[in-house]
Amino acid sequence: MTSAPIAVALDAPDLETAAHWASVVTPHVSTVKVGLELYLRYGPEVIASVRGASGVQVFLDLKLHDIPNTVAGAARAVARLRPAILTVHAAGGPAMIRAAVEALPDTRIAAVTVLTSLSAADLHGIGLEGSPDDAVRRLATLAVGAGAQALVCSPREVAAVRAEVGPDITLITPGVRPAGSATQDQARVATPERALADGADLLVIGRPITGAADPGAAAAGIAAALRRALTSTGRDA
Ligand SMILES: O=c1ccn([C@@H]2O[C@H](COP(=O)(O)O)[C@@H](O)[C@H]2O)c(=O)[nH]1
Repeated sequence: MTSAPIAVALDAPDLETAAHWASVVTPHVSTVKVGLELYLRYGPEVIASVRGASGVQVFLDLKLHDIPNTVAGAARAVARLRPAILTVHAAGGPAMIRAAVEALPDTRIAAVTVLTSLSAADLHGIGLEGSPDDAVRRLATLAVGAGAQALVCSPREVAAVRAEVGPDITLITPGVRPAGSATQDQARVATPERALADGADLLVIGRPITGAADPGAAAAGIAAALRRALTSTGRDA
């Protein structure tokens, strides 16, 4: 049985908890995601702890955003950790994205378009006119033109982004909530089944799994629902 295209966000307060979550979800999911909370607290050692013996794919979600030279240096600094995916902010511009891509040829550079926590009103508040959909598509096109092999967007925009960038770019969607789950600080959300049907390749799911009484069972349940959805649409399960 292949593991489900889910990256579990290991946003844990300590290394033991993160390693425990990783060990119980890795039988069911393809990827674990290390973000700022864990990486800034523990540094590079966190990667080996969550990768464990399973060799699960590690997604390093550092959302780099700086001048091109600094981002290239930061990307080179994590090369020895062999992340499968590293994030940068698309708003850093094409030269910055290209610098990351060239610095880390063996890692998929994923450009974050518009954070899934931002609503249309939030975008207006920071001076970005137009809908989130427009901003996401604009940044997606820019990032792919600069060499990004993957994009991060919400499941609400994933169909439009897929239509814009074609089949070869990996589309990653946080803001995924099983039906009936709390949205918490996420503004643009959809269910796992919807995200997949609309063209997402990898679903980022954190608290609906890690906040469950049994994170392993929660991951297994969402993975099984996704497999059913994939089978019913004739995609690989
Ligand atoms: O636009 C973005 C980019 C990254 N994230 C990250 O994904 C997870 C989501 O966790 P949940 O608990 O499922 O909300 C988290 O690590 C974020 O840093 C995002 O949410 N939105």
